[in-house]
Amino acid sequence: MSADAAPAYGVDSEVGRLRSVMLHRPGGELRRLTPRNNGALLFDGVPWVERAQEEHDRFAAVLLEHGVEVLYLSALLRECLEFDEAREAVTVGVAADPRLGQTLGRELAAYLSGLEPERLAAVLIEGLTKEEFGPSSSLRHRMMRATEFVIDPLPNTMFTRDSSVWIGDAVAVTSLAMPARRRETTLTGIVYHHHPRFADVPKLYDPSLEHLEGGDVLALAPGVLAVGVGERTTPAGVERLARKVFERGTIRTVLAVPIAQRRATMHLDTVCTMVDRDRMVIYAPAAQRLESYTITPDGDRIAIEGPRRFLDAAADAIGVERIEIVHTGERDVVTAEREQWDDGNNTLALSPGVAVAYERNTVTNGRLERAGIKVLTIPGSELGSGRGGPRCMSCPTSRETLAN
Ligand SMILES: NC(=[NH2+])NCCC[C@H](N)C(=O)O
Repeated sequence: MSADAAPAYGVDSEVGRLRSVMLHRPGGELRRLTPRNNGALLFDGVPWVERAQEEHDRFAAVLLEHGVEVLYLSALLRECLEFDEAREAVTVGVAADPRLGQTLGRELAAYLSGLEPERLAAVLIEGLTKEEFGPSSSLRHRMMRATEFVIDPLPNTMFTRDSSVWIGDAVAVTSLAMPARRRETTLTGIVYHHHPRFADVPKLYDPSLEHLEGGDVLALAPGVLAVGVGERTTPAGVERLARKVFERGTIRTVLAVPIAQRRATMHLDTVCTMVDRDRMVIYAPAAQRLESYTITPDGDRIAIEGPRRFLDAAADAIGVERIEIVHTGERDVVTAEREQWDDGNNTLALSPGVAVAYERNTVTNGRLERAGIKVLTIPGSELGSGRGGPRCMSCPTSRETLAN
């Protein structure tokens, strides 16, 4: 397919020229973080919200300066909430939370149906406390503290990478593993199912299926996916996804890559990302250690080979002699570990050889530059406390195809 004939939406690589991306500018949901709840809400600190927003605006500005269309999840959501069907779906979904009980659930549904789309979208992301909600005749409400949440906030919404992922011409609304994030897919689900912009896009997956998060899914090359298996994506999730993409015919090889079930390596994209057609930035110890299983279609079944060294299996699947790697310091293990933690490997490519990275990871960025990669740096001192970099904070909806 030539670049001109490429579909308006769709993603067949990590590096084809980025045309359109979905972001979420962090807002009031970050103001809900306190030293008591930040751990459960998957933040390593309590970010300064205004500064986080400035950093995020800088990220968006770099994308816009490079001709990328920036879509905001909250704006798309608000547009969907103009439609009764979408409003009904979110209201019923939120109010059905068994922790609320019948009475509060019913009252909450009535409260939400009275909100304007803009306020409703905000409440769905920022959450709602007992005192914001107002009076209720339920026991549940009576026994809550004033600052307790009737609707939990979703501070990880800014990591749009995880709650949906485009594979070829289709989009997968994923199945998030951590309780603090699960409701995010009701928002991306609404957007992809109700927004006129995405009406004709085939849907690949849904949140009721086995756990699978977008941060684990790397489009190594047209036809080839690598999927991390660890804290967030299960072997069953990879298997389900593999069958679906084989059925659609967009993917011929899926590499399942076990990663340590640790916070530092929660997704495959915290360990490695593509910065060029056959070049990857990778945490040095992982380059040695990572292995993968190669999954290919076999009639209506799947064939599984391996495990073998991930980088070798990836080169074979892509059809190159080897994958060039830029790593985060081979000898300086302390710096490597620090920069991996600060998302030095979590870059977002805008085109082959051009990538957005956090400025703080000076050693890794220097290595990338020496390797000829153009590094566009953004600040991330506050954003980083959520443990996610430029790749985590973006969901490409359209890239120029590399398949020609
Ligand atoms: N694709 C990624 N690496 N996303 C990072 C998500 C970070 C988020 N705080 C979480 O723990 O889920």
